[in-house]
Amino acid sequence: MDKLTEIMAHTREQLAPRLRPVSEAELARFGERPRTGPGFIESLAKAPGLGVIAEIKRRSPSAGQIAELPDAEEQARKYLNAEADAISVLTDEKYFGGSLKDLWTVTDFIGDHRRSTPCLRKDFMVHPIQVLEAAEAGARCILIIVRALKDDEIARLSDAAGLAGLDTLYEIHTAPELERALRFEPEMIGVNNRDLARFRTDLAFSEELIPQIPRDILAVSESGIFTPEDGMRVFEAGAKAVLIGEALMKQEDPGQLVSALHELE
Ligand SMILES: O=C(O)c1ccccc1NCC(=O)[C@H](O)[C@H](O)COP(=O)(O)O
Repeated sequence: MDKLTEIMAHTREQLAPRLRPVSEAELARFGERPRTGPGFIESLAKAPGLGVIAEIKRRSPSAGQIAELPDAEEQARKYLNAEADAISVLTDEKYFGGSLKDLWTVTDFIGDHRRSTPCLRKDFMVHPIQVLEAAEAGARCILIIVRALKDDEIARLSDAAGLAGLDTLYEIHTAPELERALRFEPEMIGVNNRDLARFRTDLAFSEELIPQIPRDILAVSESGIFTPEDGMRVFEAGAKAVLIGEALMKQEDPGQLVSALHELE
């Protein structure tokens, strides 16, 4: 079994005890709520140069331990100081050391500091209950990993996100996945440079696929970005934003890399 299949099976198992039907009304309660600050896509679209989604990532299956982080607030503070355009919070516990509590901590911290940086609930979404949890915790976006889901599951998650007023990051890694994603009329597509089944990471995936994404869809390049030069490669391919975990987690001051990416032209 490859790693992504293993993670998806674990996610479904973990989810089983809290699975229940989620009504449209429950989701719409969040969609109808007035919100302060820009939405997730909006924040990336208005960023100078390359927008930055800064990820809170303690560990990963490919990198192992990345950072000791007793409290997600500490990293959220660094990312707000760095002027990141959005924050991604990994909420999977077993493989990434995150939790839904981290997401609550980060969104509360942002609100307490009168900031409006939007957050992504980064998890292996399979059921609308996870979308509801994301909205309750104050996220503005969810992730849909196209290769991990059947079409009807994607449609159900995407409808739930729409009702809850959340943006969706459709993640792809190959041309056939891009073709599938386009059927759901996405406003944002992320090309993951990491093959989640085998862990090979190569920015060439963004260079090949981002030019094939229609220009009216915001293109994000995800994974394996460590330097402004890496940013330049994907910017030249047409990316409007990058999603960075490991490189920013390992820096005392993530602001230097964020500024360099904002300055690209
Ligand atoms: O990062 C992994 O090892 C991984 C393994 C299996 C499924 C997902 C995985 N990562 C999720 C991500 O997409 C990355 O955390 C994100 O793009 C940031 O990547 P990086 O900047 O390389 O930390």
